[in-house]
Amino acid sequence: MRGLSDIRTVGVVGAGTMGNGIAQVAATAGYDVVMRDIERRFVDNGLEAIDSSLSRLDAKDDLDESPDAIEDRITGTTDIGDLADADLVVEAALEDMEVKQDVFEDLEDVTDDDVVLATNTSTLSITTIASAIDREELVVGLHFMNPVPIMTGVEVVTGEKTAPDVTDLAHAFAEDLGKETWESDDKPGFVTNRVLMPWINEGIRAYDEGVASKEDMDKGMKLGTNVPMGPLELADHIGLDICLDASETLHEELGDRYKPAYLLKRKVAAGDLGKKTGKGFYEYD
Ligand SMILES: NC(=O)c1ccc[n+]([C@@H]2O[C@H](COP(=O)([O-])OP(=O)(O)OC[C@H]3O[C@@H](n4cnc5c(N)ncnc54)[C@H](O)[C@@H]3O)[C@@H](O)[C@H]2O)c1
Repeated sequence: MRGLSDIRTVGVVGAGTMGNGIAQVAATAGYDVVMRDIERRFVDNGLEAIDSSLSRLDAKDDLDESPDAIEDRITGTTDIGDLADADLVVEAALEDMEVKQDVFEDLEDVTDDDVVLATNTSTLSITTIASAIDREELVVGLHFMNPVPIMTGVEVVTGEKTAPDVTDLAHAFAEDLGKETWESDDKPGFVTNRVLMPWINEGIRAYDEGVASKEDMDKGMKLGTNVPMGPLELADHIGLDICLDASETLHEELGDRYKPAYLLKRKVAAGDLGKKTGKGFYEYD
């Protein structure tokens, strides 16, 4: 297996909210990054998001290098074959088992046999993702939090077959990106989403049932429980489709107490996915 000191190039699959954030923090830490998405426009959106995030950090004097120097280490591509030189890959494509298993099959083909393949899945089983390939012991969950450049925590998730030194590498790599880690067994939702998703869904249901306006739902939870965002604004921030996918997985695995809120399903059906589409529970520029 390739250890931390062997890692020069990090592959990132998916250039969306999480993928571009992971690419940014890896490049900021000095790694060369190849970020792959399925269409050029998604790659370009990801590169633009990195550019504006780095400019904001630079304006606050939070970078050791210029944004240009960091961005020079990032290559965007639509060709999975460009991940051939990756020493570690983090997958951050859609929260869909079939998509992830297809991606892992491709990654097994294009990368060297000793390369660790990590997934940023929020709720899907690491063990089931890994079962699609032969390199099961080199698959691990590396669950970054959103927004990746700002949030300091990363959840390391161990699958049934994950080798102990792969788990150790996942912790060490995240720490090298300036993050703090904790570990979860491969159980639905891990530590964070198992507790967060029912909280978000209950906030949506309470709003839908007229308990309070959306502003007061969020204000009540922020001021009343000392969290930085209320459930509706946090759901917009995460992406309502991502919340629904996560809730459906938890519902399927853990039963009715995890049932997704009706209004969450309706908003996703309407294409109002939160911040990333400009509209969710709130509107964004
Ligand atoms: N949004 C969050 O707050 C959050 C937090 C932690 C983990 N996650 C997880 O991270 C993953 C990505 O979530 P996101 O919010 O970035 O989603 P997103 O919708 O913003 O981005 C997903 C990207 O993956 C791309 N994609 C789809 N199939 C692909 C493939 N075969 N190869 C390469 N790219 C592909 C899509 O085109 C899209 O650009 C999901 O598994 C999600 O559960 C999300």
